[in-house]
Amino acid sequence: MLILVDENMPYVEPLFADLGEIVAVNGRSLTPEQVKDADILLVRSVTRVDAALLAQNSRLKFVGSATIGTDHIDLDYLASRAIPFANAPGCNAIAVGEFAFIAMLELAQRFGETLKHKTVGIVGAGNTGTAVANCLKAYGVRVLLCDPLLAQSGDEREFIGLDELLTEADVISLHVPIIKTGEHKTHYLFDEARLKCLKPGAWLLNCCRGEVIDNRALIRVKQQRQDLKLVLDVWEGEPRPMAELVPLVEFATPHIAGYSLEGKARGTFMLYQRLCQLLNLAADKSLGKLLPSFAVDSLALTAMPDERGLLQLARLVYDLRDDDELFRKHFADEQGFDQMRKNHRHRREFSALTLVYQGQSEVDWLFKLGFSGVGR
Ligand SMILES: NC(=O)C1=CN([C@@H]2O[C@H](COP(=O)(O)OP(=O)(O)OC[C@H]3O[C@@H](n4cnc5c(N)ncnc54)[C@H](O)[C@@H]3O)[C@@H](O)[C@H]2O)C=CC1
Ligand SMILES: O=C(O)C(=O)[C@H](O)COP(=O)(O)O
Repeated sequence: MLILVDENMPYVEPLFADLGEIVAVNGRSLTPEQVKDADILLVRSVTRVDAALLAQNSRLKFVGSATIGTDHIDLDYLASRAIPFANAPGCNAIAVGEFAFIAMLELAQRFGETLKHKTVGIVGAGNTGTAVANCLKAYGVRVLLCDPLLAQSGDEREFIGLDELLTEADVISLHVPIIKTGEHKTHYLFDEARLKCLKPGAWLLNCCRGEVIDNRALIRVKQQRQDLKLVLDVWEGEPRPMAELVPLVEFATPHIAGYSLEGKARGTFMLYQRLCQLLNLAADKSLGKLLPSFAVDSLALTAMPDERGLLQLARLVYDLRDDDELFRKHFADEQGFDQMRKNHRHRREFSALTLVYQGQSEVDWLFKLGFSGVGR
């Protein structure tokens, strides 16, 4: 069995080697010719899987995408050919949640403000939006949620409309899938009119899909409004972000909000589980055994961290400034965006860091945030 897999998918060998021959390929430039003889195709978000790509293949038994988003997959086409498909919902939600939370802590530090005193509006309260909300609530930040679809579906959390959120929120974090048409369209959800409605001094973070914000309008609005602070992990027109936009952004990264080692491993593992199920095989490998231990064995807390201390703890796990610096150096290089993603040094999630503490209750919030803990 030939298993064609994106070269940027970790842990493929230990999980899939028993199932067939693995061939790693560049997902961005994959051709129909390369796919022709594949039995299994495992992709990431950069591969458009559609009739054009699969035209020469008549033996494909499974397509898997180790991602949350499915906008790169022609699901109707796969269904029309009865090719089973799986993605990995939620695999990197914690990574995105922690990324957005850390970015907010960084902005607060950079501008001498306090995150804890802000109101954060989350647009899209699914897996990733909820993960950000969980971090913020653990830290005691007021959170507002906007998700008309979940509101209609009976989700018991409190939701507000987007216009109200724009009036109330000091910080807005975007977590919707890209939807191009219909009542809940998210393509250019943040167009020029909406961007102009952001509160004075607002922070806007985009960790979902670049085209949720009209990037040209963002350039125009930001040029008029120095007060706005931007964090962009995703860009209209990836892998070529608009060069004029980058200097206007406080923290700029190459679509790596979901790139924790745990998140990427979960993505590959979920596809392994689904394929085993399809092939009627026992999924006998374990995810826990794949992950290395964290560079810091454990850290003893001697005092309750304030916001600055919390940022220091977070930076021990992931220093966002490093990726921002790399991005500014390399985003305009030929292949720069993709090379940064390919060579990304996968960060760990908060849970990789064990905090040693005395006195349970005062530091409970750190464990709710995701850090691991042991008593002393
Ligand atoms: N930057 C990165 O590395 C990553 C980006 N993503 C992107 O983030 C997106 C969201 O991921 P998840 O939270 O896991 O998906 P999800 O499907 O769990 O949640 C998305 C939520 O958005 C809501 N929604 C849809 N249209 C909306 C609208 N017009 N207004 C408000 N809410 C709306 C849905 O009801 C849903 O609850 C993915 O589709 C993917 O495109 C996901 C993972 C990593
Ligand atoms: O899961 C998603 O959806 C994402 O956006 C991924 O984190 C993107 O990563 P790649 O699949 O492009 O490596």
